[in-house]
Amino acid sequence: MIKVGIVGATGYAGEELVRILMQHPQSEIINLTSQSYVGKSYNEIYQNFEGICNHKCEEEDIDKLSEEADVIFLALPHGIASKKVNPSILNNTKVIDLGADFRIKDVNVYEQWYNTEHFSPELLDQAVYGLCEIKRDQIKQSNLIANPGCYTTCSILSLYPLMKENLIDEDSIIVDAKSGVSGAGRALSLGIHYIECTESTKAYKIASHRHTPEIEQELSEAYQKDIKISFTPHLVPMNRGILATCYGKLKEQLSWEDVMDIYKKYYEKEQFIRLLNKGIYPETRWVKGSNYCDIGFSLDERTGRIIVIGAIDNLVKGAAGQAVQNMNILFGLEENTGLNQIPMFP
Ligand SMILES: NC(=O)C1=CN([C@@H]2O[C@H](COP(=O)(O)OP(=O)(O)OC[C@H]3O[C@@H](n4cnc5c(N)ncnc54)[C@H](OP(=O)(O)O)[C@@H]3O)[C@@H](O)[C@H]2O)C=CC1
Ligand SMILES: CC(=O)N[C@@H](CCC(=O)OP(=O)(O)O)C(=O)O
Repeated sequence: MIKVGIVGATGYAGEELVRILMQHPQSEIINLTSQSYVGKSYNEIYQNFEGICNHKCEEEDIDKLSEEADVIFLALPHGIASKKVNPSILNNTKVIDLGADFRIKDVNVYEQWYNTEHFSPELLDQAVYGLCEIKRDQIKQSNLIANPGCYTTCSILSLYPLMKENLIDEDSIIVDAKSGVSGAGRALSLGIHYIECTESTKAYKIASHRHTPEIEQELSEAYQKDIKISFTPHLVPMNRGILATCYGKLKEQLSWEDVMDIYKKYYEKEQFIRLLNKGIYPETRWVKGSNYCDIGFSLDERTGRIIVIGAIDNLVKGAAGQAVQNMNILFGLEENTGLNQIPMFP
């Protein structure tokens, strides 16, 4: 059994990790940490775990935990992991960070977009960006995984084949994305109070969202040239889900079937990516609770643009599910171990 510790287990991403790992046949949760709920049973915080998980939440001691756990998941607000992770922890165990601290390779870009100091820039080189379908060979070699963000997972997977094949004009990319409210986490904040966000949809952090440099970093690597994108996130009054609608101008005329062949080249064997048939487009409700990323596209002959749409569950493929997929890769398990949840509907 893989001994697992979860630091920040009481947030939404942490809860989803517990839900998935409790059903994972090869994992044993040995430690759940919290800041506000030390001493409380997990099922008292999240009653869905009544009779299933009564671990007591502990005060975090990551150095001690690293001596006992085979892998530690960090599900903390950004800016904390870079203070906690150090070479001695990484000598003892593997770390999968669900936050942003080790995703951006250029520390200046991180500090500028996150408006905070990075406390362990020397570890950035050894961290691997854990987008499983694209980086699995590097993930296998690493002991520090930067689990991608939710908007970014959906946007990068949707555009990656086109960028890799150099098919889009690099100045033309627009990602217009929507998120459910759980994307904002469990901590209280005015914008996510029921009355403030229900029955309304809004764009936010326009031309300034922190996932912009993360998407640019990974698409630039695929394209082998620095690109810039316009990225606009929206808050939608639903619990879970990301829908990313991505636009780009095609460099050459292609048929729908040509484009599908390109997507199949990269994703046909990927069990968590579902390429949808012509005329069928992703919806968040069809991936809810699962680790799937659904992708569909259309060609607009009038404008020469391709429009690719991706959908994921922000808490699963966008966070905990992908983190467990990374754990499976790190430990040489089948990638879908513990991750075969069928999307829940309604
Ligand atoms: N929500 C989502 O859809 C996604 C989230 N992520 C990332 O995952 C991470 C966690 O997000 P999420 O679960 O939504 O956030 P939450 O706010 O729901 O949870 C945060 C967790 O961190 C703990 N925590 C908060 N501050 C501190 C601190 N100063 N020291 C130690 N522990 C602390 C909280 O403990 P306590 O409850 O005891 O206060 C809680 O367990 C973030 O980096 C987020 O960006 C990534 C992709 C998607
Ligand atoms: C709806 C909502 O507020 N979403 C969050 C998503 C960020 C997130 O989850 O952070 P990661 O970088 O770790 O993915 C936001 O826009 O800040």
